[in-house]
Amino acid sequence: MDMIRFVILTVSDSCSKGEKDDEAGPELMSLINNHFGNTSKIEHVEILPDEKSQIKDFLKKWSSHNRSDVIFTVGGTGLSPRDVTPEATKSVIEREVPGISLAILCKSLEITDMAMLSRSVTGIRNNTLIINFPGSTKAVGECFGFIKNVIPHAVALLKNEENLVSDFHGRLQGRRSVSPSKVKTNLVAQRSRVSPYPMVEVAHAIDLILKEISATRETENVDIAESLGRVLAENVYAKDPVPPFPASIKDGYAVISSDKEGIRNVREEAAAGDKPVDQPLQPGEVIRISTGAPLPLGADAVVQVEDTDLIKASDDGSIEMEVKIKVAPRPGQDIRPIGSDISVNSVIIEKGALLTAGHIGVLATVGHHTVAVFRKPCVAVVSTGNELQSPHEKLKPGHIRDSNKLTLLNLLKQYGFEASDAGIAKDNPDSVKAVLTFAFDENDVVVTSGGVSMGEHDLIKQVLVEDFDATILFGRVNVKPGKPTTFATCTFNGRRKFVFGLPGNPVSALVTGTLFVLPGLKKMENYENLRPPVISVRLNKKMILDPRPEYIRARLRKCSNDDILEAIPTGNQISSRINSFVGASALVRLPAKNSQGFGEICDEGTVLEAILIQPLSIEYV
Ligand SMILES: Nc1nc2c(c(=O)[nH]1)N[C@H]1C(S)=C(S)[C@@H](COP(=O)(O)OP(=O)(O)OC[C@H]3O[C@@H](n4cnc5c(N)ncnc54)[C@H](O)[C@@H]3O)O[C@H]1N2
Ligand code: MOO
Ligand SMILES: [Mg+2]
Repeated sequence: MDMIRFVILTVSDSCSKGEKDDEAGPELMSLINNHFGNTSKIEHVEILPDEKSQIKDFLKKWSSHNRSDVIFTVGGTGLSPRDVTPEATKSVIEREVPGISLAILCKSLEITDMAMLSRSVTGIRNNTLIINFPGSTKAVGECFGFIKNVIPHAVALLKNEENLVSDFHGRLQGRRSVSPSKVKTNLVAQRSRVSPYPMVEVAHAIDLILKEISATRETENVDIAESLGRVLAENVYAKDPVPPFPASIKDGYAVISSDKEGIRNVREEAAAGDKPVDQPLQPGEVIRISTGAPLPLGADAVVQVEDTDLIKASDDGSIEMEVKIKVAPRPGQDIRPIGSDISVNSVIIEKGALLTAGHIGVLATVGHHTVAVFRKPCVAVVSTGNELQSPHEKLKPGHIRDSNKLTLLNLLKQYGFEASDAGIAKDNPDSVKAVLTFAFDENDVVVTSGGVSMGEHDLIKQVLVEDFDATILFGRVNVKPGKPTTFATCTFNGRRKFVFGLPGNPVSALVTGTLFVLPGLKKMENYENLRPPVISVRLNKKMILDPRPEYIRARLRKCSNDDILEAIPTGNQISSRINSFVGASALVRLPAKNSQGFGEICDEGTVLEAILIQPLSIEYV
């Protein structure tokens, strides 16, 4: 039996601030060590406050990329308003395992009625089991005792790939197991020797995607703190004016402008955050004021400290008594009137905005704690191929590491989309069908890589058509890399699903993910700008043209004597060489060989279109 890797997260405001020692976490650690001995490893322990987003991020991190087998959370399961561990857990798990929480509850109730007040959840994310324990040291000991015997078996089932895609999921959640595929693979000699799919141009392929995918109408309310990168689903109005009171723009003195220049008594101080002074300012008086502080009643201008002299102070220097206003102030000088930044009830952000840090600042300023945004598409990423292994495993002969899954998951993440890892399908129709079935169960979009070209083991299209009655909208694109890129749609359990079948070559997967998947997901989420940012670049090296238009990876450089950025290809551009992306900021589009105005080569200095993939990385020379 493999080593079981545990992670322990103590959730407690007071322990995280160091006001209290964490006893339950270390207790659980020693229980694990005593019970599992050297068949276990504590990968990581951490203490976090009762903050949903922090707990969520932690659970996501430790259940990604095969980092751990079991995560125990300790604490935050009760009824107090700060107890959010179950909510954080529910928001990350892909499947619940209610039996474990139920067992904990039933057995705990035999000890104390108080067990009713723990809302513990258990579930699975990727291949990791996440179990909530209550926070008391005693409860942790009891709960561990109730479930310790099922852990090795649960972990073994989660780790076994074959079970993962067929049997185990079905049994664990009472779902059907997937019936065999209709695709027959034994007649290799009778396979089609030319692709039946017409070759479509890139622009046409994108049009087909955008026509087929409709923008969601489903919305949800999210806390503004979690709204970065979301598309606003309603116009947002200002509830309050900004500033909500006339505010000083400078550090200086609030004055009556008609007093003009001269010597004044300094009455008191008005600092930012102070209650507005209630006694109106009288002629001959000034009030010391700081930037952002409310203007005292009676004052109608602010004079910055630089335009004053100190005339008289208390002996110890702690009180200013008289100052000289050196320059006569204008009425309204250095004051932001009420609503001068944002007037009340005005539309401050329009529906359709893609929320940025600036937008979120605006929402916070006018007092919106939540906003309605469009639902994000649920996306699953699947790899295919018997040769693939997790990058975390030791490489077996004839195998390679599955790089596409992480590449594509992170491409989507980089553009703000949430995607889940739906596993690796073997090159047989039953496995492809099972993996797609589970991916369709919980997702709107499935992005696969591999298995779309002409080989007898390339089964994606056939399984989609024969087992899911899918329509292939295109199955070949006139682009290098990415020729066999496939886009299909089907109905699964009454809902429309979309499949991007990307080619298996690592560069092809990433280029076509950028060209085709991103616009589709943007459309679904109601983005206004669906296409990637395109700029003009000057090729700095002669390139041999391919019969297909080609997207090459290039670094970008700004030369002081040229307005156009220079594009430097990142070495060999073969579609297996994913390192051509290292340092690349753009995909430069080379025209097809012998296309209008071109022969077999593209000369150095030619100005071409490029898609920005890393807008912030440009060299300056
Ligand atoms: N007779 C023809 N053969 C090929 C054609 C063709 O038109 N006629 N097209 C070529 C082109 S272009 C491409 S691109 C590839 C695409 O192949 P598939 O999408 O079927 O992908 P696979 O055959 O499964 O794998 C190709 C290549 O990529 C490696 N791979 C696959 N998945 C991963 C992964 N997750 N991580 C890393 N590497 C992966 C795989 O091992 C193969 O080396 O087909 C050409 N053939
Ligand atoms: O079109 Mo393939 O994607 O050349 O490598
Ligand atoms: Mg293939």
